[in-house]
Amino acid sequence: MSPGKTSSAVETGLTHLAVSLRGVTKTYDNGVMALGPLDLAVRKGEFISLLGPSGCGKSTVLRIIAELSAPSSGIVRVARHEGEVQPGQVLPGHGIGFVFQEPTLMPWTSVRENVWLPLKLAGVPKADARARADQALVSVGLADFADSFPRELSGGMKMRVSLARALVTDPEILLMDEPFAALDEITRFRLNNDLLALWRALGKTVIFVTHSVFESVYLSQRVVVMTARPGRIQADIRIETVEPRGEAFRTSAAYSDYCRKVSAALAPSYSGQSTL
Ligand SMILES: Nc1ncnc2c1ncn2[C@@H]1O[C@H](COP(=O)(O)OP(=O)(O)OP(=O)(O)O)[C@@H](O)[C@H]1O
Repeated sequence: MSPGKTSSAVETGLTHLAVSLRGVTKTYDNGVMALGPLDLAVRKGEFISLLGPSGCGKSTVLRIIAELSAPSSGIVRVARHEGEVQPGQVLPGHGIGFVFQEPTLMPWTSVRENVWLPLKLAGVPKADARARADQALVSVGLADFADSFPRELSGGMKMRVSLARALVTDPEILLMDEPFAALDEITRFRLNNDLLALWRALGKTVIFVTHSVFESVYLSQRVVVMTARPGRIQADIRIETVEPRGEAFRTSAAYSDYCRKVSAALAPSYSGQSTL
């Protein structure tokens, strides 16, 4: 396969991996070298966090995986469902769900309609789509708010809607770009726990971008620390603890040790700034 191209699991023979990036670089049209070369392999069902200083290319990595942006060089492999998808057919494992920092909901329509949108765009019949949208809302704890409008929801609830919308197509891979950064700490902690519960229940591969050492250690099986721009991998730290994680982990000595370790790995990427 030629460098800079993405391909399906069929061509690449990905088996245990959901995502493989090899020697990936990205230089934007304005000459900004955002990435690389960067190598990253993510196993199916794994939860990893990408952590690094502002502008180091974390969002660029997600956009390349989602095929929203092409790499300048290198090889990108993403496990997808093989074969052609027919209109109305949303295949399990085919797609990628993307959750951004802003919930970006349509203000003029209901929560249900917002979650429904990706299925509508895929041409899924109305009855099926409605049932799936409602199921996605159940999974994020918003069953009672299907008929509400976004303006009636708190920031945390809007983020739950955004998460439901990303999950409604049952994607194999969930890409999350600082989804909880704008939320207060208590809401953020609650959403962290709910996200972990969903991840355990649904078995998705999650690639989570955050600026928070604490959040990355709490959520992830692996914290991947990036250098300053152009982003490369500075450290890849496995977080091993008793599962399922909960508040006991957040207050444990092991958690503090991991936070210190990740923070130390991140320090060279910052010039004199605090990393916690
Ligand atoms: N479309 C674009 N055109 C030109 N430059 C871009 C574009 N998108 C991103 N960049 C630049 O590429 C670099 C990496 O951007 P990116 O958004 O991937 O970083 P990031 O690590 O996600 O940043 P942050 O943590 O602040 O969100 C930055 O210097 C940014 O200004």
